[in-house]
Amino acid sequence: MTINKNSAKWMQLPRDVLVGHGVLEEIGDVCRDLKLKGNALIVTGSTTKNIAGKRVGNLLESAGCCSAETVLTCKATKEEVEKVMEKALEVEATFLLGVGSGRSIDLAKLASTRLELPFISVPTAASHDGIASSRASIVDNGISTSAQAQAPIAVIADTEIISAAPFRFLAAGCGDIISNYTAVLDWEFASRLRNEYFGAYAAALSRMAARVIIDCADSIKPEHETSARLVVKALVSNGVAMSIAGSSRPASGSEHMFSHALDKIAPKPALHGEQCGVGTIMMMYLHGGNWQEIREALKKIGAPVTAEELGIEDKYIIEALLHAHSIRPERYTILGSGLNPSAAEKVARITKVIN
Ligand SMILES: NC(=O)C1=CN([C@@H]2O[C@H](COP(=O)(O)OP(=O)(O)OC[C@H]3O[C@@H](n4cnc5c(N)ncnc54)[C@H](OP(=O)(O)O)[C@@H]3O)[C@@H](O)[C@H]2O)C=CC1
Ligand SMILES: O=C(CO)COP(=O)(O)O
Ligand SMILES: [Zn+2]
Repeated sequence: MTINKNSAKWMQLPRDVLVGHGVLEEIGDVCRDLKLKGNALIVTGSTTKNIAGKRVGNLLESAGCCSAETVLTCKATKEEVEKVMEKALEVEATFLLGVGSGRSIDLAKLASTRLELPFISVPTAASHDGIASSRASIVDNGISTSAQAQAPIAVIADTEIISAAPFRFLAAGCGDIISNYTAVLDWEFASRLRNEYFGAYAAALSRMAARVIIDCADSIKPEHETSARLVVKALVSNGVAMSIAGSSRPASGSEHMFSHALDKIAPKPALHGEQCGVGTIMMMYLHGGNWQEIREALKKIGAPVTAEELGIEDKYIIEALLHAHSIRPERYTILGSGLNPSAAEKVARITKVIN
């Protein structure tokens, strides 16, 4: 019988979280600590395989795992989850690792949940807050879903690797964290208008992470390992907030729906966190809040604040604004039953996302 962990009563958190320079080398110790033995399946991408995937395999084999097999991912879809599950069964995996991007981590997370196997998260970039969360964002039949999953049993975030990644990724991670502000405003809104459960503690934790990133915007710089450490900790904290809430509500609202809509509509979407950052500017305007502060902070960090900087044509921004409310109809936000075309254009122009 499946255990229902999909509620605010059941908070699943990672057990071992390692953040720091060279912590990847400690992966064998983590496995010993967690009594993980047998065959590992490394879920990774074609780029991140060379950045960390192969090294993880070698380290696991020298630490005494029977074997470490690899499966390559290319899309965060239901079909890819099934592909990872098949591979895990074929190699008789006893635990899985997601090594790389948000996509690889989500696929390993959901496949391991369904197979009831432990899972370790090894991010190679601080670009998203799925690093430590108990959620997986998966496209199922063309629909973006936020699936309940297990939290990783361990997170190994090597800041030597993360700070060497293109700075764009770290800036995107900041966008994903700053978006907490509008996500929590939407959550409060849904609580008032729809009597939805609102978790004050998860909301406060989420706001705090966004505040820290905005306050430190001047000091978040490329190749500074201290910047990577700060952002990774905020991303882990966001995962904890989602686990405490029992949903992605503290970290995903109307700005995320705008980003998910862009993923569907734009011919070449930007990074998740970049799109969420731009979405936050516009949704903060709709909430009547200080959207200029959000814009300034993203600009200081070096994250995109316009359609042009996202590399997305204005018309797709408008289209995504018009469709965003229908992405998760069950998730009530400031978008309500949708913007009309003139309101969509107005919000994008006033906030300087398009000109
Ligand atoms: N579960 C959750 O709670 C959350 C999930 N998400 C999801 O995570 C995804 C976004 O993650 P994100 O990582 O931004 O984007 P992607 O998963 O789309 O990965 C973007 C690219 O980054 C590459 N990459 C990763 N690390 C490095 C590096 N060090 N150097 C060079 N390239 C690198 C990846 O390579 P490769 O091809 O090798 O993978 C990939 O091509 C979305 O699917 C989003 O929905 C986001 C937030 C929360
Ligand atoms: O991206 C997330 C939080 O940053 C959560 O994802 P969903 O929008 O899929 O719930
Ligand atoms: Zn996000």
